Amino acid sequence: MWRVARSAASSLRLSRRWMSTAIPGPCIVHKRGADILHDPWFNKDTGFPLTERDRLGLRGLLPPRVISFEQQYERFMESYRSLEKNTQGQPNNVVSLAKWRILNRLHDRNETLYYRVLIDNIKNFAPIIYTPTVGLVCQNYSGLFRRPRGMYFSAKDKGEMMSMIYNWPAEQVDMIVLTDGSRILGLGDLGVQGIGIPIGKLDMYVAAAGINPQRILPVMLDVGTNNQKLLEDRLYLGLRQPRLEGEEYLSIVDEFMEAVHARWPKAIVQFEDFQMKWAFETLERYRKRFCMFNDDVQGTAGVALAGLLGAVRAQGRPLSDFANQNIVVVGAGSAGLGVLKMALQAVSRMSGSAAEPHFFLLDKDGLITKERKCIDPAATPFAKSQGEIGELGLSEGSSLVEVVKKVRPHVLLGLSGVGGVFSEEVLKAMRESDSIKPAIFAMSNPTTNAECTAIEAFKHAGENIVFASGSPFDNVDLGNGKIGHVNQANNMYLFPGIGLGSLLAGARIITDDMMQAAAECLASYMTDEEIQRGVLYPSIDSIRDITAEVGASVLRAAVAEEVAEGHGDVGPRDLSHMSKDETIRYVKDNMWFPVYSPLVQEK
Ligand SMILES: NC(=O)c1ccc[n+]([C@@H]2O[C@H](COP(=O)([O-])OP(=O)(O)OC[C@H]3O[C@@H](n4cnc5c(N)ncnc54)[C@H](O)[C@@H]3O)[C@@H](O)[C@H]2O)c1
Ligand SMILES: O=C(O)C[C@H](O)C(=O)O
Ligand SMILES: [Mg+2]
Repeated sequence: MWRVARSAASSLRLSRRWMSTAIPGPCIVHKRGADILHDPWFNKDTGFPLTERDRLGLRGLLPPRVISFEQQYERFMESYRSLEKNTQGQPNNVVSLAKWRILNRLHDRNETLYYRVLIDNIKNFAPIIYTPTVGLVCQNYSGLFRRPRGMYFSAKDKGEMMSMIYNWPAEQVDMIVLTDGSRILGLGDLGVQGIGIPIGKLDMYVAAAGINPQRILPVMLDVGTNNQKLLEDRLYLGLRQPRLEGEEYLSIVDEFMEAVHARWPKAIVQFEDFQMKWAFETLERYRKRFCMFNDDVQGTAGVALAGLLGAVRAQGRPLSDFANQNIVVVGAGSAGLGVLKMALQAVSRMSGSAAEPHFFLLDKDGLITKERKCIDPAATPFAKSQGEIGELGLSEGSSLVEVVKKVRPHVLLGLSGVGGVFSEEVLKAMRESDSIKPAIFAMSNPTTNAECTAIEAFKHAGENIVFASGSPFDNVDLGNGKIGHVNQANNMYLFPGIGLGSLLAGARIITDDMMQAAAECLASYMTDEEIQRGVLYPSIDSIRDITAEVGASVLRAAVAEEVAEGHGDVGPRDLSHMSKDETIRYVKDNMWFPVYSPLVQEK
């Protein structure tokens, strides 16, 4: 199960591998004339062939010359490059927002071209449409707002959601990303402005998993905000009231889930950036009734687990040695606890023995022990007893630096949301780690909230570390021609495959085994040679490859667990007869790729 081998699929430039040579099939459109030009799903701008202009009532509404898709693509990239040139030397935030604006304008106008430039340039554009710039966009959302995207359900819509869901123009929706804006990255409660996160996540679904953009739906559940600054901001676009709590809150989420299920019973709902109490509560409440998962709890756990196993291999040790690792986890929230829970499940699957890694869990009040008053039930299994830590000279609330000095961990993993928590002293203490290749994971987002920067990690903890961060950092020049490799430990490596695999399986629900299969797939994707170079995760350039493999693993796990009901014409029996390679092929063949399809009007 926990094999270490790269499958046949290797990373090539994306568009060439996924570009179908077949003539694209027709696309049905229920409108004509200017309405088509104003609809980004169908608009081709100057790319409409003359015959199509005649058929769709577009003649005269466009300049006469037809510009090819490739020319349009080049023209956009040229304007993007000029923007880069013209903004050189300006503050990072200004440049990033300018880049986001130019991409967003294209998104608003012509989705086919937008997704093509996104797929082909994913490494450059992911940091703009996704983490970290998406955080900045959320912070400034009310000021940046020009056009709505997705749907907004507010506390004022109680009782109306079942009919509101029919306001969405698409007949079919496959993938929904839902937030209530209560914990946006490490930026806290951003209320309605958090809608940027579902939009960015779904852009990754299209780019990485090839989910058809006409079948995605970003959703904001606006139940108020406790962010005083936003409540006082006259431009704030959300409900100006404190957040609903308790049963009132849950009744809104219940109503939304019922409405979605009534209209699109097979749609998958990804919960994203909910504050911890609601992240756990909603996951338990819905996971057996709907096809849903929580990305921060479950997707993050899989990515972190793959990284932890990579760190074992980087030391030249067998995976079974995972049980002997000392791992310090900083942050006992939805993400940190999700990681610990999945890591334990993985150990028992791998070895079947009772041995498990030694986890040391800290939150804002320091080391969590059984002495802690008011301990969160989810953290209880990881709280240390005095007997376990007394010998080390640690106790309830010990500081991070004390813990690192005494434990000499193999791995230091941050999911605290607090920038700079891995201080110089903490990082220097990692030099005394028991590992020959200590691993430092600064997974909090966005960049300013990372526990440390890549440069700080290599400078203070030494050149022999393996390093990963949630937001992208450049590789670090260590001098002497050596490079410190920076991995991006971000749940983007898993959630697109979890969604796609569940969709193509026609999964009734998403099980723990499906999540484990996703993590195992990512963990075994890298070769030993890569791991030895400190490369724990694939390059984002190959995100469609890894997503296809993750998707296939998830699908196969769904079949094995008998929760797969099939998708389209492919029933559960067909799925169960597919070999592993056939499943990967099937997943790849079902990935949408942006090309202009002939539009056929139906009244
Ligand atoms: N890289 C990824 O893929 C990924 C995935 C999910 C979450 N995250 C990031 O992880 C962070 C946390 O997310 P969450 O959902 O767990 O948040 P959360 O609010 O549920 O939990 C935060 C935890 O950090 C603790 N904490 C706060 N200050 C601390 C300090 N100074 N020292 C130690 N612990 C401290 C809190 O007590 C709490 O336990 C966010 O920044 C988020 O962006 C990253
Ligand atoms: O959004 C991300 O980049 C990862 C993660 O879901 C987070 O909340 O930080
Ligand atoms: Mg998130």
